Amino acid sequence: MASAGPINPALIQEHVQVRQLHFIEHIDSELSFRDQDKSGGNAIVKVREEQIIFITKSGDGHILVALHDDPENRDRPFELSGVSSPELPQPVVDAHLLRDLPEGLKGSANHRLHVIISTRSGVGLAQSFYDGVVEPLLASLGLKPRTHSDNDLLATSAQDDSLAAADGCTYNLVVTQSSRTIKDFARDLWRRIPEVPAGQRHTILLLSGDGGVVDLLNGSREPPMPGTVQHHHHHPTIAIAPLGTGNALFHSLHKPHYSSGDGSKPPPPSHFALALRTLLRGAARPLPTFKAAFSPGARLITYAPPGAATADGNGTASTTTTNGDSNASDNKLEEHADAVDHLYGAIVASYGFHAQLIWESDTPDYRRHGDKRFAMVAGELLKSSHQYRAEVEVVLASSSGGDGGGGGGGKKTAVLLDGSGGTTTTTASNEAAANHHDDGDRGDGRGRFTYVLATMVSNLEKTFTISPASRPLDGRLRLVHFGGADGRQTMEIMKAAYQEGRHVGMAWSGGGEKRAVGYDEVDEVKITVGESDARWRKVCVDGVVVEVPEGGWMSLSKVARPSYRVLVA
Ligand SMILES: Nc1ncnc2c1ncn2[C@@H]1O[C@H](COP(=O)(O)OP(=O)(O)OP(=O)(O)O)[C@@H](O)[C@H]1O
Repeated sequence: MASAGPINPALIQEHVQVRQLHFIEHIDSELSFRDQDKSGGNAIVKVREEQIIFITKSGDGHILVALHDDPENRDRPFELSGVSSPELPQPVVDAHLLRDLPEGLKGSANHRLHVIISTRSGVGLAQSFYDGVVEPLLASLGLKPRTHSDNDLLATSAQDDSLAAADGCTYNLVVTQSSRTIKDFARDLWRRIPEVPAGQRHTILLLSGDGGVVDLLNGSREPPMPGTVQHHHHHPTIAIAPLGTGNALFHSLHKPHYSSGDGSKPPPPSHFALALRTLLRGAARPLPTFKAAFSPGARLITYAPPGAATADGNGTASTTTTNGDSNASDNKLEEHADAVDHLYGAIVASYGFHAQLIWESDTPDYRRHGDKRFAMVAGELLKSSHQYRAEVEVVLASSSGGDGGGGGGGKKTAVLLDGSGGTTTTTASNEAAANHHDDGDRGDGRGRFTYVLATMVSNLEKTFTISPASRPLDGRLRLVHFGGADGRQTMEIMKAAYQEGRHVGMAWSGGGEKRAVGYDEVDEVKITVGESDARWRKVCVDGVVVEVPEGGWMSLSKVARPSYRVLVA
């Protein structure tokens, strides 16, 4: 396969609308240019620094490529444009100059790029983002799309290779056709990895929300043990373009770049611009991952048109169910329930209010409202303020003092939570909660919980900081938990989470008892559900909903060797 050279200004001119302008001034992060084409020279063009994706040398001057995004503008949500100028302020050039392409975008035989457009993510803007931004950007960097055949989602066949050689550098373009597409892609990828030449790398640019990442994780498998042949193969790298609703992983990974600090730095870029900057200049790091295991009888709940196959590789064939107070009747979608014994996640696993919100808001009618759907359903749920009957056992992180702090080693402590926000019974040491539970009947240990949520990230939405102590890629699992909160109190707690995570430690009195929002760093969690009504037996793993049987459980533990790496700024 031919290899792209350094960045070629002629290609940028060909694929991005580039205007020849003259730099005038740089004030408050705004660059002003004079449009030479206009007689009289009065036309002024402005580019804000936060819109800049990259700058490259062109002759004696530079070309600057910028992104204008306005997702509310349905006709033209994204636009890539360029400015060619003989002069640019040096600090701006220094901050954004791209001297060479990252390995993942060079299109070499040893490094394959896949671009996945998740057509149903968020409010459906992934295709527009590809058409208006990704396609011209990659073309301007010398990369052309090629589509795979139906039975070869990776486009790795010999025929594809010869086609690529004739055509120059290419990437594999995958457009989702169903909820299975990304999982199938991941499964093909992991199946192929032992066969491809050692050293071959894969980068996956994912135009989706968290669901696309979860699909990749669950079509993967844990990498083989050190010392085996496969160990020498590289872990695929995910680059995220946040086209979903919550985009928790993206926002958490990029949180340090959202603050412009004391005003001495330019305002932060939009998350779309940031995603492109990360694609061009980011570094690949292991993506911390957890495993959620479920008791026998657990079923993965999905909604699909009548007759659609939804069976997951883990499970049995789909069965339609009318169990529970479900939202299955919406828009002629049927609820499907596939047996599931485990899922991998990188973001969140929950039981109670959060899982309920995810499940009850995931209908086509609500999805249309983007992230407002959560507030709409929350209002209804808060009216009933159901308290979830469960036994929650955790193994505190060896370093944890109960505040999510870290550092140091030590003895593991297993504790039982009672819904007060504190930890109550010390049940074991140096022993996993998951194992400990099997020791006997602890039915009387059940508490009532409003909210039990374990997470590896700080934010579930850009401004919803559920775990303020979490730092990007710190690999720590933290648990937020409380019980006995009525609708008003739950609302207060959620509002405080939107204020940089001020909910942590909030205290109140409920039913004559002292209550607080508990926050602990944990190594393992086991939630045993004591509800009889199926409506209240939904757990959530990174947006995927699983119904556990009465008395069933979900247990969580960290994965020692994550399957994927992720690009971070
Ligand atoms: N054409 C399609 N038909 C059915 N399902 C699809 C299709 N395309 C994508 N999907 C699925 O839709 C889900 C979209 O989830 P995703 O997380 O990307 O968006 P979201 O739920 O809006 O955002 P977030 O999880 O960040 O809040 C993915 O699991 C994906 O597999």
